[in-house]
Formats: sequence, structure tokens, C-alpha cells
Amino acid sequence: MTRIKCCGLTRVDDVQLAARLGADAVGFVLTRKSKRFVDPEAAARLRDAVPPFVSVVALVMDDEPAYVAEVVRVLRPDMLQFHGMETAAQCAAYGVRWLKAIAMGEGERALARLRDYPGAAGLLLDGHGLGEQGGSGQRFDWSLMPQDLAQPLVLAGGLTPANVAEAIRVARPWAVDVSSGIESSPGIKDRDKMERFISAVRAVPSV
Ligand SMILES: O=C(O)c1ccccc1NCC(=O)[C@H](O)[C@H](O)COP(=O)(O)O
Repeated sequence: MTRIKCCGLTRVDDVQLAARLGADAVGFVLTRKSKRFVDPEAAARLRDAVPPFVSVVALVMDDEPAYVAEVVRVLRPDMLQFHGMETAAQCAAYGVRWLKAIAMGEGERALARLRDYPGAAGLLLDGHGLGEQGGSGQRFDWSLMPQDLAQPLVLAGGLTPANVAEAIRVARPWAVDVSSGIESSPGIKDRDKMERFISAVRAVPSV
């Protein structure tokens, strides 16, 4: 069964809907560089709407260590997701399990970076280019998804209700991550798109 993370949520209703529909994780974007930014206190209020057994992921991107520490203290996320140029040592500095996003926009050249984060709980392969932001709906060549890494891989970037089943068949990820593909505008999730996305993932037979 492919796990599902819905990212970039900013509203309690969207958090509750994602959980009700069966999302395994919800992501809050804590970096001020994002159109989906929520501050640590607002994210903590969203967290209070997350039921048991649904994971809370806090996304940061080249943010100051003191700010990331504040995010950890106020939000108490289950996991941090680093979306910038952070090193493995920087990601590991907070005593919280972490994911590292790898910018796959450069194609095959990006694959070398997958070996740089042995301590990550998982690697999230996203369609943006190095130094660019995620959450932009850019996809990459799914056939580049490695099948021989020990760490769980999360497929992200440009996934939609219409393409996610094919993406899973090609890339065979541990989990999928979606943001703009289930939105009506940045940070505002669309009920129908979210329902169709999660149904499409669940309809793919397990391998
Ligand atoms: O969502 C943002 O605005 C954002 C800003 C800066 C860094 C990362 C950001 N988002 C990452 C994600 O939401 C997802 O991990 C992923 O990129 C999927 O996005 P999408 O292609 O829109 O489905």
C-alpha cells in the first residue's frame, strides 16, 4: 500500500478532511519563503486537529537553526522535512526524525545527492530544480526513481488525481506527496481533488 502525505495545509477543515479520507501524514510549511506559510503557533493549532496515527510533518527550507528549533518546540512535529541545501549534519541537529527533499529538476545528475543523507528516515524526490522552491507542481522523469536504496522514497512534484496511479506504477515509491495537485489556490485544498487523489492512490494494487 502506498502511503500518502498531503502537504501545504493551512486550514483545520483541510486537515480533518485529509485525515478522514485516509491520508497517512499532513505537512505544514513553516518556511516564510512559501505562499503556504503557517507560523509555528498556527501550525500547532492545526496539529491539534490531527487525529491519532496521522503523522505531522514540518517543512523548512534553509531556515535559521534557532527558528527550526522554535518550530520543534512549539509544534512538536513527528518529522521535519528539509527542502533546501541543508547538510545531513544540519538536518540531524534537532533530535527529530527527518526527511530530506532532493531536487530532481536536473534529472540524472541529481541522483548522486541521494547518497548524501544516510541518516534520513526517508528521501523525498521532488520535481523542482536545485535552489528552487517546491510546491510548484513540477514533475520529473519518474523512471529515474531508484529501486535499490535502503531508505524509503517519497515521490513528489506535480502529482494530480489524473497522473498519480501511473506515477506509482512507474516509480514504485514508498509514499506519495502532493500539494498543488489538490488545491484550488495556494494553501487552499479542494475537497473533490483530495478525494479523487486519495481514491486513485488506494486503487493501485500493492506489489
Ligand atoms: O509548498 C510550498 O510552498 C513550498 C515552499 C518551499 C519549499 C517547499 C514547498 N513545498 C513542498 C511540498 O509541498 C511538497 O513536498 C512537494 O513539493 C509537492 O508539491 P506539488 O508539486 O505542488 O505537489
